[in-house]
Amino acid sequence: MIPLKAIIFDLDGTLVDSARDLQNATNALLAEEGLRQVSLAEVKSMIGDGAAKLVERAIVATGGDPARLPELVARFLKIYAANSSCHTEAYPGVPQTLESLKRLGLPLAVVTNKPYAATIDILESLGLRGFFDTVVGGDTLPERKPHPAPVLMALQRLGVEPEAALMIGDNYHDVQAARAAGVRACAVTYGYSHKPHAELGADRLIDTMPDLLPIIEGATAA
Ligand SMILES: O=C(O)COP(=O)(O)O
Ligand SMILES: [Mg+2]
Repeated sequence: MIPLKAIIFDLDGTLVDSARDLQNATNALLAEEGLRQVSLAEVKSMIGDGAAKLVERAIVATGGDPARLPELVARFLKIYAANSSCHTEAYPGVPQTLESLKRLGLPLAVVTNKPYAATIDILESLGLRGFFDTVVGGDTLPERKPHPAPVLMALQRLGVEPEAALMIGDNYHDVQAARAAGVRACAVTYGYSHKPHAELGADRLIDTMPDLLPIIEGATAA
C-alpha cells in the first residue's frame, strides 16, 4: 500500500454541521414564496448535491414551481451568503484532528459541493481555513461530486497522486468521487447520508473525526 501523502475532506456533514443555517435559508426562501416550511430532518435529506439541488428538492417537496428554479437558486444563494455561519459548527474533535494531521506534515484539502464563497466564509468563521492547502467548491468546476474531477483538481494542486490520498465524507457522492478518482475512501457515521453508512462502499467507517488519526498514522509510515 502506498503511504498516504494527502487527505481530502468533504465539508457539510463531515467537517461541519451546517444543517440549521441551510434550513433557515431554505425556509426564508420558502416563506417569500408563500410555501410551507421544511423541517431539519427534511433539509438533512436534501443536502449533499449542492445548493441548486437543495433548492430544487425543497421547491418540489413544498409544491413550488420548478420552472422558476434559476431565479429561486440565485435568491437562495443571496440569503445563504449572508447567513451561512450563524449556527454552523465544527463536529466534535475536528479542529484537534486537523491540527494533528498538519503536525504529521500532511497536505489537506476540502472538496465540497457547496459553493466556494460560502465554503470559505464558513471555514474562516470557524477558524479552520488555515488548515487547508486547497479548497474546491461545488461551483469551481462544471462537474461536482460524484464526478471525480473536483477530487483530481485538489490532488493536482497538492501535487499528490490519487493512490497516495484518502477522501473522508458522509455521503454516497464522496465515496463515488473518491473511487472514480482512484482515491481511498473513508466515511463518517454521522452527517447527512441518504443511505445507511455501511452501504456507502467506503474502505473504513469512523464514528468521530479523531478516529481518523490511528488509521492515518498507520498509513503514512513509508
Ligand atoms: O452543498 C451541499 O449540498 C453539500 O456539500 P458537501 O459536498 O460539503 O457535503
Ligand atoms: Mg457532505
